[in-house]
Amino acid sequence: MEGDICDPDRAAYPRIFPPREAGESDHQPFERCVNFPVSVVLPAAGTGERTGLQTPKQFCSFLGRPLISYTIQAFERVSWIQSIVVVVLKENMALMTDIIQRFQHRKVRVVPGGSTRHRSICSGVLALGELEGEESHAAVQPKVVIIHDAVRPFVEADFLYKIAMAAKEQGAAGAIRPLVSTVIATTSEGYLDHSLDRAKYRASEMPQGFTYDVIYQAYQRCTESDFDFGTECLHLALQYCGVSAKLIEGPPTLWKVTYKRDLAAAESIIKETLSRSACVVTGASAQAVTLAGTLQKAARTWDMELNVIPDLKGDNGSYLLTEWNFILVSGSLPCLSEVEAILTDFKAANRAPLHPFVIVWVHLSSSDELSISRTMAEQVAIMDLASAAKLQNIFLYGIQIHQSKIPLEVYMRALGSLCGNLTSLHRKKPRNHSPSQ
Ligand SMILES: Nc1ccn([C@@H]2O[C@H](COP(=O)(O)OP(=O)(O)OP(=O)(O)O)[C@@H](O)[C@H]2O)c(=O)n1
Ligand SMILES: O=C(CO)[C@H](O)[C@H](O)COP(=O)(O)O
Repeated sequence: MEGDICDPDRAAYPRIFPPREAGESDHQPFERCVNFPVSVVLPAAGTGERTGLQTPKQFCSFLGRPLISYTIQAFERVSWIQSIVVVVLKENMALMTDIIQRFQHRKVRVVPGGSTRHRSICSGVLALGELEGEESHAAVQPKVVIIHDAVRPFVEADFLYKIAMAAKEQGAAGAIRPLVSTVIATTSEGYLDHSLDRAKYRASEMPQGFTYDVIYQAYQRCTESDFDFGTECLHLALQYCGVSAKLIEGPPTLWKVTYKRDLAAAESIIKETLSRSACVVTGASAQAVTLAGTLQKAARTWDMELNVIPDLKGDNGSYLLTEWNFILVSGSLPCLSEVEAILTDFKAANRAPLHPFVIVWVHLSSSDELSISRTMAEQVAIMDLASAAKLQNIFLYGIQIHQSKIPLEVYMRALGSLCGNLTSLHRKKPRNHSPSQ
């Protein structure tokens, strides 16, 4: 078995994981790793005719960020993926390069695509073969290539792991979903010819994985007609390399943005996801730890997941890659420096500003006079900090709680409504959109 848990034992992804095993802590993020080189090809050279929009769907923006960037990020977060090739139309090379710079994507390069999806994927696969000579310091020729449509932004690390492992073992692997409608064949006059037994058929989705040799050979051997009219890479592997792909049922979120309404559905999913979790940073204060623990229990009833950590150092820094909402709880001593430190950690994480981050600073203050005058000075300072943070797409809010006057349950209620309100910044009113599949 060449898959493994990443080192350090459980490092990176709090919400992208296989189900927790018995005895595993609620707050222990972990990621399964493969120990062979894996690269990704993202075909993004289509024109998106079916959306009816001028802009190809992969370049349509949600919350100021193009769809392709969300998809890249889903792969970039996976530590065991060594490189990503994005294939775009020649005329969009500059646009794509700009997106990569603007959203600070790493491990990515852009190559020109072709007139059909197969031609574009083939360009990406060939480009991976060239990596070795050109950028040997950065990547070696992959053992496994994962192919994923750029317009399927919701792929998770655990599913990629399954595809990569199955591709390595079998030569090819692909995602499938149950059919939602029966498939029928029509006569040329538009009458029913026959229908297929739905129980026997599946929809082929993405991602798909191949050993490099299989996908390379499949494209070397296939015909011009395959390049022009084919829609299925797994079929090429079977027909030209004799490799029968392992099929793995994937989650419904693998659906492909195809029509205009899918863009709206994708946007809703992104906003909904952002709203549902937050990371509570407690610092060293015992009061803060107690408050965070109580808050965490209460959050379950608000359908929100709260991870509680002491700081964002070391392994905890990985939360900066996965969370959008941070609640910084501090004790009764003035601690503006903690807020400054968290802002510095954000900068150091160099994370692409996908959406505004929300940081809520909760300060437990005592009600003596000295504390009150300090508090006023802090209010001015925090407003200055918040103005500066806003320029980096970070919304910083402060809340002070005079703890001697108010019982803990009241803090909880105040914090609960604050979290609810602030995280809704990511979320517009739910719309009635459903994906096209
Ligand atoms: N010549 C092409 C055609 C498609 N694709 C990519 O293949 C993926 C899936 O294809 P599809 O949904 O059909 O996208 P479009 O071809 O853009 O859409 P349409 O068929 O509506 O024009 C998309 O990421 C698309 O950009 C590609 O890289 N090169
Ligand atoms: O489902 C797929 C793999 O089998 C592909 O994503 C699909 O073929 C590409 O989209 P389209 O056929 O709409 O161009």
